[in-house]
Amino acid sequence: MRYLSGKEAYDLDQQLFSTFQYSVVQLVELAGLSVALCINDVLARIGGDKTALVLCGPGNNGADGIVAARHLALHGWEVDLCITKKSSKSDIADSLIAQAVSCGAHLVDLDSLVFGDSISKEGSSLSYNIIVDSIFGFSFDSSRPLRAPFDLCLPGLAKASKSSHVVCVDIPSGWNVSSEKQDPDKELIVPSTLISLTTPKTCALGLPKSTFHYVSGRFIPIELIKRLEIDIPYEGADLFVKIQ
Ligand SMILES: NC(=O)C1=CN([C@@H]2O[C@H](COP(=O)(O)OP(=O)(O)OC[C@H]3O[C@@H](n4cnc5c(N)ncnc54)[C@H](O)[C@@H]3O)[C@@H](O)[C@H]2O)[C@@H](O)CC1
Repeated sequence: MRYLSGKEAYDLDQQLFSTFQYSVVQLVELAGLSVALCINDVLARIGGDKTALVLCGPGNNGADGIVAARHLALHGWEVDLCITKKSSKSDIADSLIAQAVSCGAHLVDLDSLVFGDSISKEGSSLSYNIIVDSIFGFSFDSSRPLRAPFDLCLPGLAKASKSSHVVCVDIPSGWNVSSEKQDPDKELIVPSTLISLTTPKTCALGLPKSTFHYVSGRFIPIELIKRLEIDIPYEGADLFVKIQ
């Protein structure tokens, strides 16, 4: 299995857009759908109810989460969708959010969430069976200081991840993407599940042994699969594979 650095993952992304002429909307749709399918597989393993909080960030990782929220809602989940911060550059987020809401996802404000051993909505004691971390992906720069709202919500999510099932999309938000070891002085998310998109990134080498690790995002052209030696052991027509 090939593990990519953040830079290699970014270059792969750019080639998909330029040489191979994929659009962002196509890729986030395929990525988000496969994330939702993985989460259904997680539920079959851990049990519990079909309740999820999907926390989304400003980039394409966040867009994957919005699409996943829509598909989960269509799969019968009670989904709360929280857009932690919208990018001023993003022209696709608004339509993806509208689609998710029209399919049954409920929008919640970050300010209305209470972070503790789990995450709940203000005034409610109900917690979520699954929390989806779709805040940052491979473009996260761990050398930059976190600003609001991430200075509060990432440590809050990290704390909750010790007792709640947190599913991270592509990268556990806040982790150094290109490093096998994370800074022990930082309070970081402990993923119960990681869904690596296209192929795992270097940071996935430092996952706890108990973490479920899926690979999904089955849209890499044959030429790139061969050149980058991205050999994912998918079976038949499956859109994801569990590798740990
Ligand atoms: N080629 C691929 O493999 C695909 C990648 N996709 C997704 O796209 C993601 C990458 O998306 P993007 O490149 O848009 O980037 P991200 O979604 O990882 O994050 C970009 C955003 O994070 C902010 N940011 C970075 N470091 C920060 C810090 N220290 N503090 C606060 N904000 C910070 C940036 O300003 C930017 O707004 C992947 O991880 C994956 O989830 C999928 O959408 C589809 C295809």
